[in-house]
Amino acid sequence: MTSAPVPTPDAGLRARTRVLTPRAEPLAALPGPTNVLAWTRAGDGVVGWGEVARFEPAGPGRFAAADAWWREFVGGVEVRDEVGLPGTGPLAFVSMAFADEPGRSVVVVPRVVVGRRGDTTWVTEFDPHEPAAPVQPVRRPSVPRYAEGELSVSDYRAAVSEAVARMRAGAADKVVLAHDLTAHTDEPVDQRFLLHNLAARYPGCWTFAVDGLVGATPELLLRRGADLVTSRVLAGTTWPRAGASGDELAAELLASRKDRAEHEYAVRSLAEALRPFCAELSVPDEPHVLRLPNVLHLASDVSGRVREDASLLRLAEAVHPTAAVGGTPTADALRLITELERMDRGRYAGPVGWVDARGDGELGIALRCAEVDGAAVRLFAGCGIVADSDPDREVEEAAAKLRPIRDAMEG
Ligand SMILES: C=C(O[C@@H]1C=C(C(=O)O)C=C[C@H]1O)C(=O)O
Repeated sequence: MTSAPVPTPDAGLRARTRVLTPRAEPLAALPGPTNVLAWTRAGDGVVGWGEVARFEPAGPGRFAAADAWWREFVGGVEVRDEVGLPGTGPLAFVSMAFADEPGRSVVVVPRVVVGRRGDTTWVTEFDPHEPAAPVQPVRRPSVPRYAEGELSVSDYRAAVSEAVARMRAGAADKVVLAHDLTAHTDEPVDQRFLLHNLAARYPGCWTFAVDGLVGATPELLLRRGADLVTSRVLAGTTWPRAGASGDELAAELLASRKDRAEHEYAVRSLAEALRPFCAELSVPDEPHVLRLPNVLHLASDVSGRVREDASLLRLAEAVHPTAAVGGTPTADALRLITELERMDRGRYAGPVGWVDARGDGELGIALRCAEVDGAAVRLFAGCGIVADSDPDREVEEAAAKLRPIRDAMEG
């Protein structure tokens, strides 16, 4: 794997997309255990490896900086796209820090991308081609040893209690608080092992890996394709328990005033931030229930027609952080997060996904994920807190949200 500085346009970069036969599963094409790039759902999506260029913006201007850098980069690429589908041509994988400070965001342009959409599989390669890397077998990690993270479970419970007290006193309407957990294995984790397990168990989620952040998120922050923008907003959660059927849990969730309020804040924050960019915006009146193996969520699919010439990254700048991962009002909630969470979220709960040369692409919210750094792994989960939240239930909810990545590590 190589890492290169931004090439100047006259460096003569060329990228070619061509059809690959036979039809293949992108995740199976990943040749090595690290430097893995992926965004797939139910067998479709894109994976990448090798590195033509990378950019690491930080601070409140990180989205604008990433957007400008990427435009300049693709402006200097001679593109030959023989497929012409969303995701073909040169693309960059993106993973943005949750917070303005501290935080490191990453934009990576892979040398090779393999993608699939329905019956079409393609490869995009930059010149000069690397010799085809032999696919190394996927390695199962040793049984992980878990330890408390920067915010222990008991401190998380205390932070939730404090947030409830503050919100009863009017400090905010909703705040999303998260905590972390660490895991260690004997040898560096093969990120593909996590991806394969997540994709198999959560086919309705977007399975992703960008610069060591690996997960399967059920929440689509934004997809932009031509002038159409869509989003799947989630907030309001329950989880399976003995004696309750899926239908009963779903009915309870739809009837829960607390969960409906949490959900309403999240939908409103997304819609209000997106509306100035849209000629039309369609927001469902009622949420539906998204059922996953570990949790059930209230979900709303929002869609609109973009009026302005705003790229996916600029739209993401406008909507991040939604109340699904920040809170309401945003500024008050972010202050509470800094004060009560007392940990660096890194890229957890930030936008993650890919962008193409047209400024289109897909960005999810990086949830149900972990930062993999060799044999050290940091897992994250959070919950929306409102004035009538019960701290014990929020601790349980966070544990349910850690399940996907824990199970993926444990195989
Ligand atoms: C913050 C997380 O999830 C978010 C919070 C939810 C909630 O509080 O009900 C539901 C889905 C996500 O928007 C997480 O998984 O870490």
